[in-house]
Amino acid sequence: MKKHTEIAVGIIRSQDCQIFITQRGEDSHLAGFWEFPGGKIEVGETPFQTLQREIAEEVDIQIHQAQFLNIFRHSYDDRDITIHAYLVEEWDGVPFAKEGQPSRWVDQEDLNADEFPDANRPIIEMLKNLDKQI
Ligand SMILES: Nc1nc2c([nH]c(=O)n2[C@H]2C[C@H](O)[C@@H](COP(=O)(O)OP(=O)(O)OP(=O)(O)O)O2)c(=O)[nH]1
Ligand SMILES: [Mg+2]
Repeated sequence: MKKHTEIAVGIIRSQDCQIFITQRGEDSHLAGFWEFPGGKIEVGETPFQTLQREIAEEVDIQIHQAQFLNIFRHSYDDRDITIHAYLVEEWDGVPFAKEGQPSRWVDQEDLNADEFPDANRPIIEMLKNLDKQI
C-alpha cells in the first residue's frame, strides 16, 4: 500500500495580490519544485494548527486566522497526498525563508504550475479565479 501524506499549506497573499512561495530543498521529496509553505499534519493536530506551526517554523510569521479554501488529493508514484489549503491574508511579522531555502513573491496571476509539484496544479488553477477581494 502507498504511503499517505496529509499536509496543510498556506497561500500567503499580500494586499497587492502577491503570493509568497519557497523552493523545496535538494534532499527533499520533489526537490527543486516551488511550493506553498506548509507541511505534515502531526498526530493530534488540526490542519489549522499544523498551518500555524509550519508557517512559523518555515517562514517566521504568526497566523491567527486564515480562510480554508479546499482539500486537494493527488497520487504520486510513491505516495498519496492530501493537501488542506488555506488563504492567509493577515499575519504578524515579515515572511522570510527561515530554513535558508530560496523564496520569492509572485503575482497571483503569474503563478506557473510547471514550477510546482503536480499536486499543486488544481490549486494554482483555482487561484487564477480566486476573487482578489476576499
Ligand atoms: N509544503 C508543501 N508540500 C507540498 C506541496 N505540494 C506537494 O506536493 N507537497 C508535498 C511534498 C511533500 O511530499 C509533502 C510535504 O512535505 P514537507 O516536506 O513540506 O513536510 P514537512 O514540512 O512536515 O517536512 P519534514 O519535517 O517531513 O521534512 O507534500 C506544497 O505546495 N507545499
Ligand atoms: Mg514543509
